Amino acid sequence: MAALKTWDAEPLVSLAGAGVYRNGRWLVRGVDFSVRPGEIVTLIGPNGSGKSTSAKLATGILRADEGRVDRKPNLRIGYVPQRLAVDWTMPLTVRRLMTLTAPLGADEIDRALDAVGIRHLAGAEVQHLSGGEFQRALLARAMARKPDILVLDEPVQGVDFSGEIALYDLITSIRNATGCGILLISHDLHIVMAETDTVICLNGHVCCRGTPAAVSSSPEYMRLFGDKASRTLAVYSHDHDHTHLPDGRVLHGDGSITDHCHPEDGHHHAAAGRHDGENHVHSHDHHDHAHGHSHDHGSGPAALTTANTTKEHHHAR
Ligand SMILES: Nc1ncnc2c1ncn2[C@@H]1O[C@H](COP(=O)(O)OP(=O)(O)OP(=O)(O)O)[C@@H](O)[C@H]1O
Repeated sequence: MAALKTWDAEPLVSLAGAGVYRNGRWLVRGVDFSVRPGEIVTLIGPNGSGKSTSAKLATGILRADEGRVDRKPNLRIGYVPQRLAVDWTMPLTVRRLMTLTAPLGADEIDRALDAVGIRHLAGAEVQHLSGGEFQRALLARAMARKPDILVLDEPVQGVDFSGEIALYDLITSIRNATGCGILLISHDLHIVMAETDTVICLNGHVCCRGTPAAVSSSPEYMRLFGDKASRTLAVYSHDHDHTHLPDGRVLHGDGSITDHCHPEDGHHHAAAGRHDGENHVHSHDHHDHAHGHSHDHGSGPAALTTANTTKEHHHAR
């Protein structure tokens, strides 16, 4: 895959020493990070550590009480929040959900739903969608704005493990096809996409940062999560170059969509990580053309290469 990171490009957004003060306390303080075009940055940290607050600083939903937040002029942001203020007792179709935040033409809606593989669900009621379909609808809505940066606050919530992998594949494909920057928040520390360029571990301040492999083996990360550390951060990696969309079509790594797999397509998924001390490998065929996908949880962070992490000196909360 061609390198998409444009390290020399100007950041789309950058936070420098940013802090938010509410009700007599600092929710976050001294937060530094930036997202460049094509870069995937993942925020992790315990509950209440300031991940959503930091993402809201980046998008401009919250203003910094100290420090700086700089955004590229006319930056277009696609935001998928952690929670939606939707009245779930009212019928709401996917098509209507798409237009709740911005006016979109019928063609734009179809194209956006098509790109995430749920065009066939345009008339379906949102209440009836599976967790993965719902997240795809939210992604489509955010992508319809043709954003420079996509901010995803826990994009895999309500999604099972194989759905999670499919969503991560889709996010990677979106990045590859559009070159947008991605700021991803992972609330459960369950899995960090291997495609993540930089993991920022928060605990009211930036605890440590680096590649997924580096953070998972850093002393600061271990200290923050204690003996759970080696069981919580699983780095998902794979050499799978295409994704099966819910409607049966195939989304390729270059962003193109076809009705069937190409003969030369790879067909292997692997997730490396440790979950609750278990070591197991399981495979499943869930396609009618007998694709074996295996998810390997066998190698924990200790098996990952150690790279440089940066320890952060910080303000106490
Ligand atoms: N508007 C607000 N006013 C006061 N406190 C707030 C506000 N928003 C968030 N907080 C508090 O700030 C802290 C950080 O919240 P935030 O939602 O950023 O955490 P998080 O890391 O995303 O947590 P989680 O993983 O539980 O979603 C929490 O203690 C939260 O209660």
